Amino acid sequence: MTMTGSVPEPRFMRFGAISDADGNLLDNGLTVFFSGPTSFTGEDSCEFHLHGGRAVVAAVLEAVGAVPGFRHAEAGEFSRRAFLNGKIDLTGAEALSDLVSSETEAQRRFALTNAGGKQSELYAAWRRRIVHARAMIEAELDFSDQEDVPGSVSDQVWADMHKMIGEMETHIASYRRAEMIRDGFKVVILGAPNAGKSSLLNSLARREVAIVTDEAGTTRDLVEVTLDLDGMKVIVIDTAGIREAAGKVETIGIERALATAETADLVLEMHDLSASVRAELPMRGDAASITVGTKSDLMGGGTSAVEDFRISTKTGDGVASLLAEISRRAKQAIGDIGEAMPSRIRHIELLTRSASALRDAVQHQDNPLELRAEDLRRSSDSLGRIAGAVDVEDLLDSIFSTFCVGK
Ligand SMILES: Nc1nc2c(ncn2[C@@H]2O[C@H](COP(=O)(O)OP(=O)(O)OP(=O)(O)O)[C@@H](O)[C@H]2O)c(=O)[nH]1
Ligand SMILES: [K+]
Ligand SMILES: [Mg+2]
Repeated sequence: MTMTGSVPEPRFMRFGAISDADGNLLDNGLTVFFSGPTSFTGEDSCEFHLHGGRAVVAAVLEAVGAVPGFRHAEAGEFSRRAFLNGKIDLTGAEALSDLVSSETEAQRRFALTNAGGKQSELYAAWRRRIVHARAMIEAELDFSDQEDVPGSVSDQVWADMHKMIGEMETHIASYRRAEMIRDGFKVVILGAPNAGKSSLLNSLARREVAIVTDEAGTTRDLVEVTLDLDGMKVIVIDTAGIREAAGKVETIGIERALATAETADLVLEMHDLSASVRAELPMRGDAASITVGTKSDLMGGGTSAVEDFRISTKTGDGVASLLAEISRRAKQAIGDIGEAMPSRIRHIELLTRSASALRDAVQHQDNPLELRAEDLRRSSDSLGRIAGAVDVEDLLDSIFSTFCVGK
């Protein structure tokens, strides 16, 4: 600590000169020292709080770089060390990475739920139940030559494992909701040419993202906008107007429109209220949809009870209530953010493997108990791998390399 004269008292910020090895003053700043094992990584660590100028940071980095053994941290190295030193488990590390990259309120809350240990607590509780079940089954094995083993004990064990499979399936299915929080609730605007689709997209985005003209067939490609709607990431996609007779490029656009609508969380079916006939749309798939009557300003006082919503992007009429409905639907689809949900494909793979081994154990009633106990062991091992409690050495590089440097 020649740079600051001496090592400051742990966990107390100290103001003072920060110099290079030759005693040249680099900056006046704050230094804080964390001694292991009560630091984030579990090791001794030190932070400099400097004036943010690039030259200041560069000079201090150069001075630190001259210290033997010093090197830059790799991506995710602090989290990796924290994991290896038993300070956090893998799901906790992943959640921290998510927290750092969170952009919406929902993403922040979801990351914080998992960082707080909800996910690993759930898996630990499941593992305890399986371990208990195995212990009971193995006890039965040990005493199987005796007469007085209560059969009802093993019945209870298998009933509980059966129940757990259901809990796991529900949890695995909640990954869809985690994806929605991370990647966004997908809303697709669909309708006949000139229905006013691009006008709505621009109105929601509050800027001219898509070209609007009175020419039918203006939009050909998918035009995507990301909104932060009440703290949720919502992706709105404008599409080519659906019609039969169309040119080569437009036909491809229409094909894309219908395909993306199939994967939508919500489809907005747009109908021009000023048109003489209501165009029917060839909807495929079973995505949830609501119908929106457009150009209500051209309708006079007349009412059309057919559509769920009526809007005018010209006067702004009805746009806020449509937005409120989208928000309501997104919120409903995402559900309770405070609930533990899997956040990675890695979790899904291991959970699926665990549930499948558990199913083997429960369903193969004719198998010898030894085999069924072995299935239980496989099941709890897969769960253990999620938190990193069971050998994961080969996984670490791929997990931590996706983290940012400095985390
Ligand atoms: N009066 C009025 N005109 C509108 C409204 N919304 C859109 N228009 C007009 O309707 C025409 C078509 O609007 P667009 O937003 O380009 O329609 P679109 O559905 O994207 O059309 P395509 O991309 O060709 O399929 C334009 O001339 C718009 O100015 C509205 O609320 N009121
Ligand atoms: K148009
Ligand atoms: Mg358009």
